[in-house]
Amino acid sequence: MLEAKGLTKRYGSHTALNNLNLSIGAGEIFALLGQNGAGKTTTINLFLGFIEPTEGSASIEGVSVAEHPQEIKKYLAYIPETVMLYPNLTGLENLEYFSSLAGFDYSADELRKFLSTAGLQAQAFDQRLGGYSKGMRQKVGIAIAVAKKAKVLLLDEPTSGLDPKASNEFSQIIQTLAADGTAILMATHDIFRAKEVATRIGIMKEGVLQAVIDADKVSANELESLYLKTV
Ligand SMILES: Nc1ncnc2c1ncn2[C@@H]1O[C@H](COP(=O)(O)OP(=O)(O)OP(=O)(O)O)[C@@H](O)[C@H]1O
Repeated sequence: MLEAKGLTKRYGSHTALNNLNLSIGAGEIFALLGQNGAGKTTTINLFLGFIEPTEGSASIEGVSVAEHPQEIKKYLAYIPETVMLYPNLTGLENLEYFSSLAGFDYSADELRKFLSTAGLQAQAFDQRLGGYSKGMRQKVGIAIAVAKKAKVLLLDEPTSGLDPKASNEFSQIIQTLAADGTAILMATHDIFRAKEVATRIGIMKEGVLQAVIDADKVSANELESLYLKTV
């Protein structure tokens, strides 16, 4: 579970995020929409502990991110727009390395199973990551999240630059993770995917969460007009 209470970030006189109150429970996928500069990445960075709040708090599984930055890493997996992994290691070796950093010692068979669960084709497991497409790198990122048994998954623009098939596969995989009890926060510009994959959708403008919508209560067209009216 992720929770923001009065979460605010200012840079000098500029307020990047203003009094965010939000709770995302196990099994929920919350998609955050908003124009460039709306405050989506700031929100994610506050949950990651990359930046400190000016006011308010971010917590993960009830643990304050600012007070216990190391402890929250146990619960958390993060997939940025460009997944940062080691290009000279294979997909399997990357997964082995990152899961061992998180304190897990899996057999090769178990590691292969995580990669399959994340949708990576078996023939890629032993190829160097440097030759992977963005979609394939993301699948390794997802396998790492699964191997870490992350309770919370943070995604920043996960479908940008993915082809429609990869984007569709990605949606299915994160829905499976949510069904297994992961709480997911995803910043995106992709209204269609947000409608398809999320349980709730937030629209942010100038650092303020302006609207929160249950995804099953709107069509993609209604969501788009609401978005355009709001931003
Ligand atoms: N280190 C910083 N110093 C000053 N201002 C910053 C800093 N980081 C972000 N901002 C400002 O905070 C605001 C919110 O930025 P943020 O990156 O959260 O937006 P975003 O919604 O993620 O946009 P995008 O869709 O372009 O990724 C912007 O006006 C940005 O210029």
